[in-house]
Amino acid sequence: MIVGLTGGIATGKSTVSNMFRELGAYVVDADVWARRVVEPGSDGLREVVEAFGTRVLTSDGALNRQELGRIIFADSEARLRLNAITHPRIRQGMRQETETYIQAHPNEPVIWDVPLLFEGDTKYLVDCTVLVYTSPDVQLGRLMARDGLSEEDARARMEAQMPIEEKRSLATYVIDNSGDIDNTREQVQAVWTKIRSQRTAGQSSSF
Ligand SMILES: CC(C)(COP(=O)(O)OP(=O)(O)OC[C@H]1O[C@@H](n2cnc3c(N)ncnc32)[C@H](O)[C@@H]1O)[C@@H](O)C(=O)NCCC(=O)NCCS
Ligand SMILES: Nc1ncnc2c1ncn2[C@@H]1O[C@H](COP(=O)(O)OP(=O)(O)OP(=O)(O)O)[C@@H](O)[C@H]1O
Repeated sequence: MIVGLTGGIATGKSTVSNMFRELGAYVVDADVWARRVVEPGSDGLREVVEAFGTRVLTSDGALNRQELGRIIFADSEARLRLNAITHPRIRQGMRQETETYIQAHPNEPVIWDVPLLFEGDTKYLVDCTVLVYTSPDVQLGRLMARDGLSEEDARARMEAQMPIEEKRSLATYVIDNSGDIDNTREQVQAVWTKIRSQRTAGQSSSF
């Protein structure tokens, strides 16, 4: 069984995915694969440089993430170009990692932590979805505080994604992370219990 875990930028997906890990869940992290597929020497990085030029490289030949972020969060066409290069590679990496895990643990659920789950095709590969929700105001405040962004830049990043309220209407389970961490941990525990009971009820995986 594959569980898609998603949220909006800075709603607390990493915080919640660490809580699932603490409960023993195996988490396949799209952000980790997003970094792997553009490592120095990779085809992914070569294609990114072909598309955006050497301005997106640091002096030692790695991806300049800050510069690429500046470009793609201000320009939806550039964002689509980057997604077309990275997303198929990220998905491929996640599938490989999942296959390896499932071979050794055929009866365990796997959590796919994917920021853009509802925006892209990955939603078709999961059996149910968990959304980490905060109100847009809390989201904006946490994003500005965590990344040191101006309100304008933070809003541009939020607007590069499906609105959180729309994601909320699509999710199987919602974890409201607007309150304190202990409150969120209790919700994570409750969702994990439900997921595991579904698994024992024999739901099959579409992976
Ligand atoms: C643009 C990049 C270089 C900026 O790197 P940076 O280290 O500043 O941010 P990081 O990767 O930690 O992403 C932070 C958050 O931004 C949001 N985000 C990232 N990429 C995108 C995108 N293409 N569209 C919308 N939101 C995005 C996600 O919520 C993500 O969790 C990087 O995000 C990237 O390579 N993005 C393309 C791959 C991708 O889509 N990753 C996210 C989903 S798999
Ligand atoms: N319940 C909470 N109360 C207060 N602050 C929180 C809470 N949950 C998360 N945060 C803080 O909010 C910020 C965003 O959380 P986190 O990094 O987990 O979000 P994310 O959804 O993984 O972000 P991204 O989409 O950018 O990867 C962090 O600074 C985190 O410490």
